[in-house]
Amino acid sequence: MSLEIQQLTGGYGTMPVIQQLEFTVPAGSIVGLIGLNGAGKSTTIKHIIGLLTPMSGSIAIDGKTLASDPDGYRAALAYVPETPVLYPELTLREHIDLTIMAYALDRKQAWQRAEAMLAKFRLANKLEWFPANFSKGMKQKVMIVMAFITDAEVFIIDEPFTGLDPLAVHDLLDLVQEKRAGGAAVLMSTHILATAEQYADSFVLLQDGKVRATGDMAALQAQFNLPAGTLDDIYMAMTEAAHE
Ligand SMILES: Nc1ncnc2c1ncn2[C@@H]1O[C@H](COP(=O)(O)OP(=O)(O)OP(=O)(O)O)[C@@H](O)[C@H]1O
Repeated sequence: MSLEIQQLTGGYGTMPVIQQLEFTVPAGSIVGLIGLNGAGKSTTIKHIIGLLTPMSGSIAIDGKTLASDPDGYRAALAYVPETPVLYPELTLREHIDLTIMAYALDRKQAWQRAEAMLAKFRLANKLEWFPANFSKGMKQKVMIVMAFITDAEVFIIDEPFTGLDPLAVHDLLDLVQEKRAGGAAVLMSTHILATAEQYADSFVLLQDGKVRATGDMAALQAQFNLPAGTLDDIYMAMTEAAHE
């Protein structure tokens, strides 16, 4: 399944923060949503997950929108937020059970997946712990496990590279690549350009709430006339061009 954003304009009040965004996250690919602080990455994601309603334009997963098929849309989508959100009164085990219920997953299969990931993230012996006892990185890992045990076809991962240690980033990227190999569409927002360049198949470059460029490295290098340019070089060139 692919995620398709068409002519999306939206924001918080009446003033649009993102304008006329247009991009696709194809099945079986990782797309990096790239932008500096305030570019509109989180606002875009809030629209995709349904926390904000578009002022105009559409967001669809294989033709399903939140308005036309809310259950189908939500079941197809898994989200890892930048800031972990856990229930203080539920243990780690209960969080996983809650995800299994919410996504109507096969319990045995989901727990098998969860146990493998919990072992990877060194959380396997903390199933009875409450969120208050977890570090921020541990909370983020719990959110990752909850997202990755689902059968979602579209994964939205907001700024995955800042709160996690290098080993955990590596483990997360392994999980993302497994999902891509299984045909999932993955949108990862970040301002850590070197890591994005290494792992994403293509990029959406956001600036001031607008898509300034899209494509894989070769397309972006050609567009900005930087044949050996890194994503960092390209982003800088784009920023300078916008201020000329
Ligand atoms: N709750 C809000 N109410 C009003 N404006 C907001 C709100 N959250 C963000 N904005 C504004 O929307 C714009 C885009 O912010 P957004 O959080 O989407 O950027 P971002 O690319 O995710 O940045 P960062 O990398 O810092 O997380 C900014 O100008 C910001 O001030």
